[in-house]
Amino acid sequence: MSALNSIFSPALFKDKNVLVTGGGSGLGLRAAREFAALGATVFICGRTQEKLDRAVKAIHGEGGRVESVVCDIRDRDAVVELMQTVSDQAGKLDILINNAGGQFPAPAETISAKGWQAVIDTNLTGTFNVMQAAFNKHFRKKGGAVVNVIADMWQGFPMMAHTGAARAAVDNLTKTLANEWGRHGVRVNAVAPGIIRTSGLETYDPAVRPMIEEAGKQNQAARMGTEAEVAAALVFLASPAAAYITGATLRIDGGQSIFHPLYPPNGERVWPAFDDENEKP
Ligand SMILES: CCC/C=C/C(=O)SCCNC(=O)CCNC(=O)[C@H](O)C(C)(C)COP(=O)([O-])OP(=O)([O-])OC[C@H]1O[C@@H](n2cnc3c(N)ncnc32)[C@H](O)[C@@H]1OP(=O)([O-])[O-]
Ligand SMILES: NC(=O)C1=CN([C@@H]2O[C@H](COP(=O)(O)OP(=O)(O)OC[C@H]3O[C@@H](n4cnc5c(N)ncnc54)[C@H](OP(=O)(O)O)[C@@H]3O)[C@@H](O)[C@H]2O)C=CC1
Repeated sequence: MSALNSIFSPALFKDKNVLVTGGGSGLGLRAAREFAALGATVFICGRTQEKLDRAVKAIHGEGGRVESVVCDIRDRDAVVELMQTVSDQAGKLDILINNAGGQFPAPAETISAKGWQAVIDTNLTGTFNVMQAAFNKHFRKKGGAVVNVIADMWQGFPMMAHTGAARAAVDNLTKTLANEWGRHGVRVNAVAPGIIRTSGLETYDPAVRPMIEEAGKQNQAARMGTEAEVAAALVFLASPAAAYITGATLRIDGGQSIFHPLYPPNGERVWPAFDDENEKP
């Protein structure tokens, strides 16, 4: 199980059960592969059976243990059933990666009521549904770790008003539940990816993709992030190495969210020019 060249110990999640929502594709699939490679039994869920089937095949092909469950996280009853399935098949849940989500780019004034609701229901209510059901069924008695996947919305989220609002809400929810559930041994953290090259980006209208490609370079690394870079952060926050971290949101964005006009990401400083020799300490 070294196909992923992980820096983590190969048995890090031995005897642990992990649920990755939206684990059938993109970041979720990469995280599911990573946890499986590190010894966990992984459950993945999503709305599309075929996507899940392909993911299961891939993880089995790498020697991992994985089960899939079709579930729309917006459906509270289905989410409660999902937790029951995990209980029936594995007895307990140790780690929840709340990754399922998405949106469509649109100027705020054009977002329909249905479109707004769909994005809020998915990214805010759906994420809450899964956390609440996981806590009530599994984490309340034995503790656990939750990592929510949000987004870089620290400077607002132009063209994504719905998801920006929902993700900011989940950032806050992360802190609230870290407080409420800490005494039950539950840690709740989040990661905020910048622009990551995933299959999810390919679902966007081809007309907006060049803008996303360009925006993806506007950070100190001058490139989009990778699925592996986000998965590594998810693994870290879920692991005992992060035992003293809760209520935190880790930004994985090459510095995109700390943009400063004096040092723009393209390297052309507004600050009076110093040559590199003079800048050396
Ligand atoms: C910068 C990049 C950073 C982030 C990157 C990523 O996250 S990559 C990850 C990216 N991965 C993903 O985002 C994947 C997951 N995303 C999704 O599944 C959908 O975007 C969803 C979240 C809206 C869920 O929708 P659903 O299952 O309920 O499906 P539905 O199709 O029935 O839509 C409901 C309503 O929404 C509206 N509407 C929808 N599309 C558009 C549009 N293009 N235009 C305008 N409006 C749109 C419309 O009103 C529609 O109702 P209508 O008028 O048709 O009766
Ligand atoms: N790629 C990027 O640049 C960034 C991504 N993100 C977020 O990271 C997460 C993963 O995205 P990414 O891998 O890029 O894209 P994907 O579209 O590949 O992943 C989204 C996953 O969520 C599942 N999903 C969507 N809605 C639901 C639902 N209602 N119930 C259950 N599952 C659902 C999808 O499966 P199915 O359609 O079968 O249900 C899919 O597997 C998302 O929350 C995304 O918004 C955040 C910041 C940047």
